[in-house]
Amino acid sequence: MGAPILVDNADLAVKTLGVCRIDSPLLPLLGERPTTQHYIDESDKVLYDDTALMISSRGVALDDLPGFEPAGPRRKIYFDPSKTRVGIVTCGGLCPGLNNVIRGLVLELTSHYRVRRIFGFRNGYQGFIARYGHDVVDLTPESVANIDEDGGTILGSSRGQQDPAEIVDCLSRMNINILFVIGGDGTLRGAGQIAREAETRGEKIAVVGIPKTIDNDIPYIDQSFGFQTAFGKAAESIRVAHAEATSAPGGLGVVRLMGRHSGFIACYATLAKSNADVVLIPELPFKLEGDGGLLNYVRRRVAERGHAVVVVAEGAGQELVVGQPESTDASGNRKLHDIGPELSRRIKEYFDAEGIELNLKYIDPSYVIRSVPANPYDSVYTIRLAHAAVHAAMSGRTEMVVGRWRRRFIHIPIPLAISQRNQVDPAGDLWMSVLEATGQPPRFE
Ligand SMILES: Nc1ncnc2c1ncn2[C@@H]1O[C@H](COP(=O)(O)OP(=O)(O)OP(=O)(O)O)[C@@H](O)[C@H]1O
Ligand SMILES: O=P(O)(O)OC[C@H]1O[C@](O)(CO)[C@@H](O)[C@@H]1O
Repeated sequence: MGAPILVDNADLAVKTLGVCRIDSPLLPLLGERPTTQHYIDESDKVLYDDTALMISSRGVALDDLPGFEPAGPRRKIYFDPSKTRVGIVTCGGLCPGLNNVIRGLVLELTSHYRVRRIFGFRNGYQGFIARYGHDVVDLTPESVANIDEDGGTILGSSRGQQDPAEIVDCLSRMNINILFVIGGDGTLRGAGQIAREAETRGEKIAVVGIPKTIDNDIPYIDQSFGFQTAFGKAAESIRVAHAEATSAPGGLGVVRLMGRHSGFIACYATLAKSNADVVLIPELPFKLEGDGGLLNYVRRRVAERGHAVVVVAEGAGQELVVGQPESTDASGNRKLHDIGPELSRRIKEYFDAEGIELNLKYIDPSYVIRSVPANPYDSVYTIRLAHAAVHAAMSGRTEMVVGRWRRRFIHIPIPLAISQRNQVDPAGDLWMSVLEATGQPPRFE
């Protein structure tokens, strides 16, 4: 274990600094109230910042990151490590790398800062609410040593609203000083409420998020952790679909991939294994019928090449699925209609009506792409996010998440992280690459 690199006395820091909400000039532009406390002084600089050098040498101005401070260890910390009690929780759907983040947080807190008490709250925000009866688990370097080898989360997860006041009651009761929250946009909304509830009560609890989503839809983050692993796994389904399609007369593979509002997984998986003929994403409505419609295009493609592969993201073509009841999940997220089987049915009907032979194989890798262990890239990325999150929390920052944006690890205020959704830009270079790889027209209309 390396020696701690803290250079200032933590007790002194406790007296001079307050828990600091991360500020950004972008917040007022978004109509958010300006953040309040600015106790971080001149000496509060990152101890090292190698990425800054890297970016400079690539000619990108450092002040290209308006309002976001760089992540990293601070000269002064807010919490006294010997007395600090930390909580960790994972919420929402699974994502490759959740265990890596938990492990990274525990190892950094214990080996670098010498924090001794770390608690894992079980099954998402339910873990704070006594009536669910979930145990709180002690997390130690030993207990997390090899958890990165498995997918899922050793802490469990859940959906469904919980009362932030009850969560803060629990944190106070357990004298928790720092809460790390690993989850998607819903989780981060919850984390913001917890941070504000604590602040209202005058409790100095730092709430720091590590954004999680295989959909890659969190703004101000180049790429979310687990995304690369997930699309890599999804690409295997496209390869399988292609093998099936090329091995039968009139072969057609239809692959349905996750992606509620953003088609990044579908685009990247397609580019990783560029043998799909069509990609359909939530960002671009498409027409089935008519000369310019999808059905006619698929028919032509099968006629020309003898086979075709269609990749459809789960949020695409929702308007085409009729007759299924509207519903929401426990967290209030709208449950999507299942476009995959519906699209397959419509294609079959069309080929039947045209009297053309079709061998359609429908493949839905579903949870397979998000429950696998992180690949080496995501393993590196998650540990670096964990380091950044620990440094931020120990320095007293709250209501923020860590992320990597324009190749730098930065602090992002939660209101910004949930202010919008990253989506594929139909006029952008990613979609252009997809069009080049598939050869499909820009729109089916
Ligand atoms: N609008 C909200 N305000 C406060 N808390 C919320 C909100 N939405 C969700 N949460 C809390 O966050 C938890 C997870 O939310 P949700 O199920 O929406 O997953 P998520 O974090 O968005 O991840 P995923 O990307 O997998 O959907 C829920 O248990 C709920 O307590
Ligand atoms: O079945 P669950 O657990 O509700 O999660 C499904 C959703 O989770 C995600 O994987 C991540 O948000 C979505 O793409 C998908 O719609």
